[in-house]
Amino acid sequence: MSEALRVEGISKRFGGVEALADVTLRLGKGEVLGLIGDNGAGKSTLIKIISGFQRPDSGRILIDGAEVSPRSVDHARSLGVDTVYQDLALVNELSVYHNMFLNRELVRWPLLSNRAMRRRAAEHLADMGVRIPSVDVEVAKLSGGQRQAIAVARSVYSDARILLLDEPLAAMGAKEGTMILDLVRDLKERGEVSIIIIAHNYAQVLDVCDRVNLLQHGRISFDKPTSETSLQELTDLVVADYRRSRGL
Ligand SMILES: Nc1ncnc2c1ncn2[C@@H]1O[C@H](COP(=O)(O)OP(=O)(O)OP(=O)(O)O)[C@@H](O)[C@H]1O
Repeated sequence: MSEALRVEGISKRFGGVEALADVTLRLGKGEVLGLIGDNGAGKSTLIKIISGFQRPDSGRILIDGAEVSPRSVDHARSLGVDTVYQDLALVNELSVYHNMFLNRELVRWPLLSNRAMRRRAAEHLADMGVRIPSVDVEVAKLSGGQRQAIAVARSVYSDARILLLDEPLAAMGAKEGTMILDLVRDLKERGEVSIIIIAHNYAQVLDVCDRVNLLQHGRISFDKPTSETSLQELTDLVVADYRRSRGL
């Protein structure tokens, strides 16, 4: 499988804390990669570096085989990398369709009227199977799962080729979580986007991801196709590490 993204030998320190130590990770085209690990393992730091929010101390990032140095979130976005964080960066007081174009309309759609934005937003959400009452509704009135789905849909709409989802399923009910997982499955089937998902629910990771990487203390310690591992193996690895690091 050709590579959409490769990070090579990425290291990052925060004072005395070694958040990432020589991390190498690859993401195939159209692949969904689950990134798991204990609290503080370095998952968010890695995502922030790929998304241009933080700079690594050393290492390289390659997109489609070409080296890039994301300087900012906007720069990373222009390289086709978009990130959906837990806090989503949606504006609750605005309608769904306004949010769909937020921070993006000036770049891609300089001449779109409100009516055209509404229509395109509605078409795109329907096309992606995102079910909401109407694109005119304020985002504040939607459920957490619906908001998450809109944030993902917005990223895909903005031409993202690499999508980074930082704990998209955290604090979500079963129904809402299913909606996001369905959306990811749908994207996978289309094969247009490559996705990294940070998740704490290993059953969901095994369900939706092609491959899983485990980050432990700033290092990738495990990399397997999900078809070759199991809930038991992943749980055992994390529990063993927890015990080791606490001298149990
Ligand atoms: N801006 C920062 N300043 C100082 N230390 C930081 C900063 N960001 C992260 N760290 C530290 O780097 C390490 C990795 O943090 P990171 O947030 O990447 O972990 P994580 O795996 O995402 O954890 P969680 O699952 O709890 O979100 C932690 O020890 C954290 O305290």
